Amino acid sequence: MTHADLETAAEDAPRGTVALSARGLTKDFRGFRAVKEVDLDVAEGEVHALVGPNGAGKTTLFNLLTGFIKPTAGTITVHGTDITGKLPEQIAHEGVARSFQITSLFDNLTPREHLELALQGMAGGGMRFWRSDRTLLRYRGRADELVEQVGLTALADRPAGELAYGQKRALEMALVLALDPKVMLLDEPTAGMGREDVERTIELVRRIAAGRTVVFVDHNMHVVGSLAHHVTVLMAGEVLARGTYERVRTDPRVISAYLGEESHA
Ligand SMILES: Nc1ncnc2c1ncn2[C@@H]1O[C@H](COP(=O)(O)OP(=O)(O)OP(=O)(O)O)[C@@H](O)[C@H]1O
Repeated sequence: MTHADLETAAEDAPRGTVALSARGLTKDFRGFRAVKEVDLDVAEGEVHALVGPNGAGKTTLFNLLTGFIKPTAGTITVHGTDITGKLPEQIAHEGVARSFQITSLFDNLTPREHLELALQGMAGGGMRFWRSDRTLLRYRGRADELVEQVGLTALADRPAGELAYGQKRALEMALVLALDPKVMLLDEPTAGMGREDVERTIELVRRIAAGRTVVFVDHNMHVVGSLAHHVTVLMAGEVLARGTYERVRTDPRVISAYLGEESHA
């Protein structure tokens, strides 16, 4: 390695305390290796994108990091605590929360009600729908703050079923924020969105990323370039490249992986 290589490698490396780390992370599905010895380091306060062609292993990696599936091999740590093999709720207790690609809202409940119930659930009350309005009022202030944070104040009392797609995704983001996570994992936050909603979501993620560590998966390279400090590119379950967006965007291996995908499309 030349001196120049070393300098650019240092530029690409995450700085500061490591918030989320994986070593040799591997997942086999009945003999098929979907994730192969992945090493990942996400620094505290960093916005980190996971990208890669379809089937690269991004969702599987997300599921491993949040305990939804157990690794075949390897370790995961959050702020130095080993969380390998722990259950999703135990990992959430370590300050890691995730959003899902598929919306999971209740059509009849309003954004405010969703948040009040989520906040009550966190406070140990469980998601009890028969709780009195008075009990839920305790959470109203915080619920309203979260509704405002994601730009839904004007729709706070509208049934979620009546919200537009982008607004539903914003509400889901608020539900993740309600957990006040140190590390936030967002699975395709702009999937299926039109241009305006994509721009709104970029702004939203920027705002909520302040003081947090964010890892997100997205196919939209404009979103990745706008938000990510560092990018990890996966290909067939392995890390193909990592570094700043500018670095990986011009990496010949990354270009050919994406061109390969296009020629199969
Ligand atoms: N439960 C499972 N059983 C068997 N194979 C699986 C399972 N989950 C994922 N796979 C396989 O693992 C590979 C990686 O899938 P994964 O969904 O993680 O990719 P991805 O990068 O998220 O793709 P996409 O961008 O299309 O969402 C794929 O070949 C997929 O078919």
